[in-house]
Amino acid sequence: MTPTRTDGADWLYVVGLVLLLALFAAGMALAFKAAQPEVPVSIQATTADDGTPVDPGAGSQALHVPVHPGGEVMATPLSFKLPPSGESDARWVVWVSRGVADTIALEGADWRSPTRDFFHPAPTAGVLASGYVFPLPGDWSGDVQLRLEMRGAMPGSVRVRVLREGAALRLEQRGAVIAAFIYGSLLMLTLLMLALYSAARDRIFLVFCSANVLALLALAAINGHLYQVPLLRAMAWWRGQGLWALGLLAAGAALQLLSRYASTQERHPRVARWVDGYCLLLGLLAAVCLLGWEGTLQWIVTAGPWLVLFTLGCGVLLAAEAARRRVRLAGPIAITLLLVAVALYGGEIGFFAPGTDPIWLHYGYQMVLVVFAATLAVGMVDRVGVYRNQRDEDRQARADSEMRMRHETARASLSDALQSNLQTLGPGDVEWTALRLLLEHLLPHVPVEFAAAVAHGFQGHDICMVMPRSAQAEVDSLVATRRLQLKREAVKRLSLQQPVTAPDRDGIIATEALVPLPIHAPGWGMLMLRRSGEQRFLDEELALAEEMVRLVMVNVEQALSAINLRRSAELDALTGTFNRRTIDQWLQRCFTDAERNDQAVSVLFVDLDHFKRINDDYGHACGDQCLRRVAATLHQSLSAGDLLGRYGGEEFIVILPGRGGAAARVAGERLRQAIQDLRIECEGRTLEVTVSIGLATRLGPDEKPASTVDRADKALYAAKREGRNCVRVAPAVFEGRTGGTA
Ligand SMILES: Nc1nc2c(ncn2[C@@H]2O[C@H](COP(=O)(O)OP(=O)(O)OP(=O)(O)O)[C@@H](O)[C@H]2O)c(=O)[nH]1
Repeated sequence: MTPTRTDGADWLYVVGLVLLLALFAAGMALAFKAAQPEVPVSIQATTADDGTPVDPGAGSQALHVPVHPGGEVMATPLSFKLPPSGESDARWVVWVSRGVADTIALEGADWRSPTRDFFHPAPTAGVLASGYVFPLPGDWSGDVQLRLEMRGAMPGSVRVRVLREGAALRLEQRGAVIAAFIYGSLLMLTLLMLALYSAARDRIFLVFCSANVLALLALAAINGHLYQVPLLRAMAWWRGQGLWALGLLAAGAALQLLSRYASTQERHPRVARWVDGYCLLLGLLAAVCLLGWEGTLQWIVTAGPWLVLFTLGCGVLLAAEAARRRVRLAGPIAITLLLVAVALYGGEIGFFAPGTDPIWLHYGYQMVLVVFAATLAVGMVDRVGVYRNQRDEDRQARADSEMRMRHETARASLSDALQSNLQTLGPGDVEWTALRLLLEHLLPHVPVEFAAAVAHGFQGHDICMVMPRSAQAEVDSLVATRRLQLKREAVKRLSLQQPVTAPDRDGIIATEALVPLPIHAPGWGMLMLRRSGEQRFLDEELALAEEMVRLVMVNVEQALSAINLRRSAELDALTGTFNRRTIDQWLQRCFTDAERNDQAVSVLFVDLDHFKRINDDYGHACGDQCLRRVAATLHQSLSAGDLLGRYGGEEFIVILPGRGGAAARVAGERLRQAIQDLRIECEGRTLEVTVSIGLATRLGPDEKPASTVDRADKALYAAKREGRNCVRVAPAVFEGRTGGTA
């Protein structure tokens, strides 16, 4: 994962880092100020026994004694002058900085100090000691000649001071404070990284932990403190090689960490592979050191410093490259790493003044290393912000996709509901049902206080559908007062949402969304959604509402055109009554129902009298007009549930379900009378027409519709024959076409 800059919090990190550094600087200043050693006695450097020139170094206050590995004891003469006794009661001590030596001791003419071993510190060495303290006999004064005998484990240098016992103690205390600060800081950072790992599960935090632990062990070993810790003191077995092994492992882990921090894998895969290989090499070298072979030490003490320097250089380059890409805090990390190198090797190349405090020289680079680790840790903490952002984005994306899925399901379910419900409905019911389904399917996904689908002239209907029903009165008054505004918005065909205020209350009381219903002008319609408070409708919610509205409109159109199609197939084009095919179907259905319910059913044949004459006298257009008006009049004269169809030409058929006998005859008479009363205006003239009606009632379960129709037809024939403009009822059995009538 590539850490990216999170805007807006830069200053926070800078302030945090400055505070950290200020705290660090203040602590150091206090530590150094509190323990200014007393003015030490001058040391006259002489030449070492093996002829190696001794660095007079410390300007007569400290002595730089090189330590060479090789197994032989190296003796360095020291001479200094103690003031006459009595000036102070405190004893004089020789303080030698804690260089890595197998043995170290002081020897005078008739005096020898106890021998100290770096890897096996004496119980009296003190906690977190930073030097070997050799108390001198109390009665010594004047010129003192001593030999510092050391058997080196590693190359390097020790610094020698002669000072009062109290001053040496303070020097030790200061060293202990600084060492505790270094170990404490590294430990704390390790715990912090463990916590971050358990929170973010990014392995980079584990790498930081390992690098920190290895650095902690390596520094504790370099300072000699590791060999005071139970169990860990077993490391003394490896002596100098163990120390190098820890150092190389820590350097490798730190480089690996920097490589990951700088996202080298993503940016420069080849460099990342090279770093991995180099870190592996450092690990192998560490393993070789731990094998404890003779000669390894000689090799590693020569190559080791260069390897560490090279590793530091690589780290600086990686951090600098990351800084170029503006990875957070990569710049300060590169600088602190550079400072580590300067502090580590500065003493060797004479970078620091000879009189520099030995404690600072010893612990300086370690403190800078802690600052480096802390800076890196702050940079790492920033990664948590990146994770959080990413997690939030993931969560948001998941929520969005879940919402999209829910909306898609709602849309599909509305589509299914519309398709299955609207198909069976007649005109009038379609629009109403569609709007009800719209609200029922929308509201579970768009929480509102109330919703209203207001439609005017929607396929000829005015509808105001409100959910919940309890809000009907409120919506009615709202629509009444805002009719014009709603209509204006509906015409724009654009959804909008707006805050709702009330004259008697402060602030916004609700939020209202208006989604126009695309109804053909002059009709208009609006879906009105209102939720209390200031919570706005989400774009997704409005999109769902728009999509559902569109779906409803499309389905209503389809349902209505399907109805029209169905009707045109069912109805007679001229009169709008059922055509013959449909009326035959109805006839069959009515007979089945009559059979099931044991009810009567009657069939009436209605035929216009002398219609040919109308055609001939007034023309076919008037004839058609007559047929239309007669059909309409018959329709009006029928009761609910009665069926009217055009059987052909000027002949209509009427089915009266549930009626027979006298009731049917009355109905037939009513029809006849209605037509007789009818006046038809056609081309400025008024026409009068009459009809003859033949009536037959189903005789029983055995009679088929065709038989009843046949009997009705014969009854009609009888009516015609008997003078027209009358109703004739068919008897049970006709004797031919000229059979009797009732
Ligand atoms: N204008 C018009 N005339 C039609 C239509 N269908 C049939 N007709 C006419 O209706 C007339 C039926 O004539 P007829 O069968 O002789 O019956 P009628 O003249 O009504 O005499 P009666 O039934 O015996 O009283 C014919 O002239 C047809 O052309 C139609 O759809 N429109």
